[in-house]
This record gives sequence, structure tokens and C-alpha cells, in this order.
Amino acid sequence: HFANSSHGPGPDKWADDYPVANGPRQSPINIVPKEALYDSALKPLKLKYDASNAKGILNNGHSFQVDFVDDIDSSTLTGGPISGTYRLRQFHFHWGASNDRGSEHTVNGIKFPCELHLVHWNTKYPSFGEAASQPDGLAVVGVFLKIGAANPRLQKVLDALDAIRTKGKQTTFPNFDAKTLLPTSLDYWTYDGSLTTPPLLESVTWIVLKEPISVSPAQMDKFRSLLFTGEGDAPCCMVDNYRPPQPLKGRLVRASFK
Ligand SMILES: Cc1cc(C(C)C)[n+](CCc2cnc[nH]2)c(C(C)C)c1
Ligand SMILES: [Zn+2]
Repeated sequence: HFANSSHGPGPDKWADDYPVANGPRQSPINIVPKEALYDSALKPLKLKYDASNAKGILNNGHSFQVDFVDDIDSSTLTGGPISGTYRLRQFHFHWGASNDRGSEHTVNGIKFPCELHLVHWNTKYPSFGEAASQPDGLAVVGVFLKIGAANPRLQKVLDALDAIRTKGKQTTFPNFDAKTLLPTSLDYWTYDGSLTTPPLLESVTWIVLKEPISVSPAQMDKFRSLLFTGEGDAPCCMVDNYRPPQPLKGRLVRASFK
């Protein structure tokens, strides 16, 4: 994960400046399916994404993200463990320097090479920024990527990375349907958690899908072609941008499936 480096202290040091790093609902966590409670009251996830809301793609210096127009209710998450309507804001990924690590959540201690986060904010609040500081402000759908056949839907995103190799670079990314990145099954685990980078706000309802999507080794190398560093800086490969699992602290993990 992000060790001590030019862009600041690693996860072990975050508590110095962000005491919430040792808080009661930190993310990610290790998911133990046998200890998850099947909750028949959990509703199916309803993801309604409009491809025309896709705006641009940005290297933000710790990952890359695809941003969406979120001033109207056209790309939304409803149902699942949440109440009300949450709007899709962006999606981004976390990955490793090698295929044996990279995901933030783990399952029975297993790390995946990559993890997709689709970030939504609760429209009961006036803005994403405001929602991010509320206990029910954000809902992030996590999708594991598993090594297998090349993923043609993912390739469309990866083909844009050459244009945003260094920190701060962005380019337009129109007409992308984020739904194409989802697996067939929307079975999920859910628990109350946090951002996984400072300020580590405890405002995220996590919805982690059980079924991974595929990614090929060559596609993983494409993620690793990005840089943490800006143009003109000594290049540092963007890899291992994941926080390791945090203590569960008595939290319940619920499953939408038996
Ligand atoms: C308000 C805010 C929200 C997020 C995530 C939840 C998208 N993030 C990214 C942290 C994060 C990424 N994956 C899980 N958490 C930040 C960073 C830029 C500090 C701020
Ligand atoms: Zn993330």
C-alpha cells in the first residue's frame, strides 16, 4: 500500500494527523463470508446509469477517476441497504505492483489484484462535499477484479490512460456506461465504513459485490503505466495505492444472499 514516500506518510502514520484512522468504522476490512449475516430485509441494488453523464477522466495523484455529471438524478443508486437516492459522482480503482495484491477489501484474507469503487452521494444533502462528512452521506459499490480473460469493457477506460499518465492530467471521457463494468450478479456484502485515504471520513455505506469481473495481466500492466508524480517530476509508478484491512471493531457485515 502507499508506503512513506514523496507524497506523504503511509497508512501506518495517518493516525498522527487523522485520529479517526483508529476510529470505530474504518475501511477497508477483511470480509469473512461465513461470519456475514444474511439479511432478507436487504433490497436488491438498483443502479440506473446514464452513459451521457460521463464527463472526463483524471489522474488525481493517488488513482485515476472517471467523473460524472451529478447535478441531476440521472445516474443513481437506490435500493440495497440504503434509503433515498444516491447520485453517481465518480469511479476509480486501487491496484498492486503485482497480481498478488491491490484490492482494499479482502475475502477470507484473499487479496485481488484490483478493486473498482463506484462512488455515490446522498441527495438529501446539498452537495458531494457536504455528504462526505455525514454518516449516511456516501455509498460506494466495490467490485473485485480477478485475473482472467481480457475485459473489453474495461479496455475502453484503459485506452484513455496514455493521455493522463502524470498527476493532474485529465481528458474528456464522454458516453461511458459504468454499468458495463458490473458483474452479472449484484449479490453483495454491506457494512458501515469510511474513506480509505485521509481524511478517512466515516461516511461510507460500503456495498461490496461478491462476483468479481475479469482483468487480464496485460490490462493490469496498463494500470501500472500511470504515475503518482507530475510531469517533470522524477517518475514514480502508480501502484499499491490501497489501504490494508482495518479492525472490524464489532461491526456487523450483512449479506444480501444466502
Ligand atoms: C470526499 C472524498 C471521498 C473519497 C472517496 C469516497 C471517493 N475520497 C477518496 C478516498 C477513497 C478512495 N477510495 C475509498 N476512499 C476522497 C479523497 C480525495 C480524500 C475524498
Ligand atoms: Zn477507492
